Amino acid sequence: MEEIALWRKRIDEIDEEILRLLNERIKIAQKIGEIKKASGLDIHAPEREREIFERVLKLNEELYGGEFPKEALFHIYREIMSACLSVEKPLRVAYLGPKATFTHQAALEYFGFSVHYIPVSTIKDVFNEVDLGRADYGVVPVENTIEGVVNYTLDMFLEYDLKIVGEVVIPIKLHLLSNLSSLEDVKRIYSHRHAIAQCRNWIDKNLPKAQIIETESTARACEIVLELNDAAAIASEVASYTYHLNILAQNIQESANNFTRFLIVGNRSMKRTGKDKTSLILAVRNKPGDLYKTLESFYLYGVNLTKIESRPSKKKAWDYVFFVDLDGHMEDHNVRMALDLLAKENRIIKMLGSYPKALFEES
Ligand SMILES: C=C(O[C@@H]1C=C(C(=O)O)C=C[C@H]1O)C(=O)O
Repeated sequence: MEEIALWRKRIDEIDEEILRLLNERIKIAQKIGEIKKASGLDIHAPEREREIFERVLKLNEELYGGEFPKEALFHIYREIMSACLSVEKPLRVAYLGPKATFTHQAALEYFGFSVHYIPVSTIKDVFNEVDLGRADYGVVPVENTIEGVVNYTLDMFLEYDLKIVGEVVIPIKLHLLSNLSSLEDVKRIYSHRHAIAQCRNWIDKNLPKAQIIETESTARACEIVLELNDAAAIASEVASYTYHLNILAQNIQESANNFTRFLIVGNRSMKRTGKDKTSLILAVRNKPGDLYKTLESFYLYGVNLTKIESRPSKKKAWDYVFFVDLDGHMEDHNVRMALDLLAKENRIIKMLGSYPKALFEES
């Protein structure tokens, strides 16, 4: 027992040291913030944050063999930087709500907790909040590995002149959440029908007698379950701490390949980081070989396309535009050359931006 007391004393000392360093760090961030303000620079610097994440995760591996878990380290640094940024400038971030959805989770992963969040009820409202300057950034889903593309999000880029400033890829993990502490007491399960469908096998195996009730969202299921003492909800991890519910069973979804990609939209351009992506909208005329000619520009300069998606232009019947994602930043030489050629031929409708690739691209 005495040995524990000694080690705990050592942990107390370490915590004092961590606290001292955190306070020193936030003061320096404040100074940097003042310099940025005075020189008219953007206060929020996601490219710098990316550099820090990569450096810290690498050092943790190289110096300490990854003793401290990578995911935990990511979250700790996410919060440290979120807090440091908040003393420089409080950010306002609109996202497709309600609270505790996967879009909320994506927003937290990108901005941390020290941000003013504005949950809104439609994707259009997210774009609107940013467009009107009521939010600095917006977070929207753009594609899921099982359900496909969120067309509505793509269409919003035709309507609004916002830029893509970042992306987040989140594994869709579903959990059984409840006030209860034991599975046997669960008589009813509430959730959105997609979530129920994805967990059907687990339910049949583990709670075959439970009554299943559909709700309009996984967040709503949590609200209902909060008031009950015989029920559980299927929802995200963020929902568990938003609603203070116990996780009775983890990762009960079927597919291990269920990921959703979210976009961070804003009004600014991002610097080159060396691991970037560029998105744009192209016009392809309705005549033989035109798509081929467009793609040839990328081929000529060795630009790798990661996605190409067609959408009705909404200007004329059967007239389409193409949403293209490519590897690289628009300031990279080969990307610049390909884009210049496309611009010369009048094929670019809109540049949506170059931005750092998702930190954990798990698709
Ligand atoms: C301190 C800065 O401001 C913000 C906070 C950061 C941090 O806590 O390290 C990093 C980037 C910025 O979003 C900076 O620009 O360096």
